[in-house]
Amino acid sequence: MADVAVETSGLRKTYVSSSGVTEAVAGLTLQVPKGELFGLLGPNGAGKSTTIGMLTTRIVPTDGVARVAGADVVRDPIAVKRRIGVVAQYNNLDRQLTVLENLEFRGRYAGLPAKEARRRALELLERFSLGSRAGARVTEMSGGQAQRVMIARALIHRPDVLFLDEPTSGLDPQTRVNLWDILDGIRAAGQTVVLSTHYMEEAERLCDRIAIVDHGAVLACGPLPELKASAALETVLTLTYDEDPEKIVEQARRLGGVRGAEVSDTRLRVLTQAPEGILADLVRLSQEAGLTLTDVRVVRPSLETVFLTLTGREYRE
Ligand SMILES: Nc1ncnc2c1ncn2[C@@H]1O[C@H](COP(=O)(O)OP(=O)(O)OP(=O)(O)O)[C@@H](O)[C@H]1O
Repeated sequence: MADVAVETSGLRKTYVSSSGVTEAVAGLTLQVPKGELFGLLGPNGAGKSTTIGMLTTRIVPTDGVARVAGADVVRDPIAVKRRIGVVAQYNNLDRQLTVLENLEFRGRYAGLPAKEARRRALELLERFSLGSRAGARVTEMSGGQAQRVMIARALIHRPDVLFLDEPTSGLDPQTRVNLWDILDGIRAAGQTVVLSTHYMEEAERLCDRIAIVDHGAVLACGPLPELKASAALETVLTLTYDEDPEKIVEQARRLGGVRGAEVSDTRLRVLTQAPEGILADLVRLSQEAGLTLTDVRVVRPSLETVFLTLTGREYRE
């Protein structure tokens, strides 16, 4: 399948330790066509890093198959490594080297002739607005700059697939937005990209398709508009009280236009397609029951409501 950049079938990783058995990835099946920016979205511990680890040959799967750029990650890891670029979750630049040297060395390691490695390194630094920092030590870089250097380094040998594990984790909001622009540019140039993220907003902003993962399994996969359409397009109203609102949950469920209502602790969560009218009804019900509202949250149909509908749990970044 020449047009498929990444495909997995029943991919699994089980860790066994003294504290028990963890199914970090529990039978993952997905396909990423060439040229796509594909996102693995899930909360901490969902199995994203383990998945990226297996696709980049750092972690050996317990079971299942994965092919990246046409090569099998278990049978032919060397071919896979040659065809991919990887941006790790943490800064793993060589601190002994300058920015330019970090790129050049990686280029040479990937088999580029010295002149070509330098030309390509300078071109990438220019492209990522780091031209003036070529001679700087990596220890002098800010978090955002270091991330850009790591991306440039991962692209030096023109990989078929670029992997990024939580690329904007820990960056301030402005730096995150700058990095999104860079990733947009990389995608526009036709590069296949697979990234993991626990930021809904990031997946929503960047990805052609998203796999929502939790407990090592894909809950849903597709373009965001499709995911939104497949989960009912409900708005989620969350009303918080100073006590348990159990006494009004049945009445809330019976309101016309309410698709579901449930209580957790002091919160009442209501799914509806007619949020404005229902909110007024809920406020009235609360007053009649003598309940004091302390907070009201309205989440319109989004990736967040898709997650809520699929898992029944609120998404915690
Ligand atoms: N080497 C290991 N040994 C035992 N358990 C592990 C190991 N690596 C990961 N796990 C467990 O596997 C599960 C998935 O972890 P993973 O790091 O893949 O999740 P993640 O979605 O990338 O989360 P994070 O954003 O926190 O990195 C977690 O429960 C984690 O504790």
